[in-house]
Amino acid sequence: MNARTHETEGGLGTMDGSVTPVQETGLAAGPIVVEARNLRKVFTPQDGNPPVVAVEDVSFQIRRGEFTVLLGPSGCGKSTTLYMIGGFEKVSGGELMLHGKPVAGPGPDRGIVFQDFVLFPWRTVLGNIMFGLEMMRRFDRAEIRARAEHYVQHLGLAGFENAYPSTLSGGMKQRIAIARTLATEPEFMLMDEPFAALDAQTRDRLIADLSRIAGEQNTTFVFVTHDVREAIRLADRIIVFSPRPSRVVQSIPVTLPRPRDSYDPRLLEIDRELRSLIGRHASDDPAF
Ligand SMILES: Nc1ncnc2c1ncn2[C@@H]1O[C@H](COP(=O)(O)OP(=O)(O)OP(=O)(O)O)[C@@H](O)[C@H]1O
Repeated sequence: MNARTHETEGGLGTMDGSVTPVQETGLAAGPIVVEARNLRKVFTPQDGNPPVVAVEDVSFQIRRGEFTVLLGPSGCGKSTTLYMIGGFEKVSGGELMLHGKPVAGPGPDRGIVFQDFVLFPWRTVLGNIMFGLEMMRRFDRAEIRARAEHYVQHLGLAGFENAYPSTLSGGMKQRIAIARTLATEPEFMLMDEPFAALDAQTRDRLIADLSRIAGEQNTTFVFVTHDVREAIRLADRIIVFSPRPSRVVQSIPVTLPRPRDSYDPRLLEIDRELRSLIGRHASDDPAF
């Protein structure tokens, strides 16, 4: 057991659950910008089927500029939690605060990227990235183009500006979707399993690029995944959800320097500890 620390709901502790006075180090100590307290979400189907408790009792904090990963097995309510932060789903119980105020609905401060890249097939790569900026109605044509071109470079899309999405791979399409959202420079980037549908190599490259980008931006990232290795490569903090009924098992800082190599022994050690922690909150999901 190493001396790395994490926060539990009740305070700091080691991964075996014992309490330690050791303080966290190496994390961006920004103010708390999102706070969930006993958050709950119940879906009530219109067809008379019984209600679904998607989120049971979830509490966590997210700090400005941190890359936070919501990690948990399939169906534990990670996406629902992300959508509540985005203001796309209403909260059924508890509290969800953004800058100390209850989330009231969606806003331009929160950009979202889904697993299925929703691109406009009739627009080029540059046209797709310009779209979000056009919707903002804040910039003139020249500025929109300049900003979009910057994010073309930033996401490794140079040379493909005039290509149409249908001619590109899944990885390239997801790069466009990320560039389009980042170009509007939201305070929060909400990402719902954006790499889940990609092959291993493409995913690996996108994780590396996103990790680099996150290090360069002042954006607060909230990223949903059920992939332990992906979580460790990206996160400043991992919020581990239990299987349903969902709770936060632990909130764990990851202080490894970036870029992070999947085969770094320190990363493998965290991977081993995380899987052991998750194992204690048994799940039947083989991917988890
Ligand atoms: N609109 C909805 N109506 C009814 N039930 C829903 C709705 N959205 C989600 N659920 C249910 O809520 C639970 C949590 O779903 P959610 O998608 O948030 O989980 P998740 O942890 O993101 O899992 P996954 O990785 O499989 O998407 C699941 O049982 C799901 O079927």
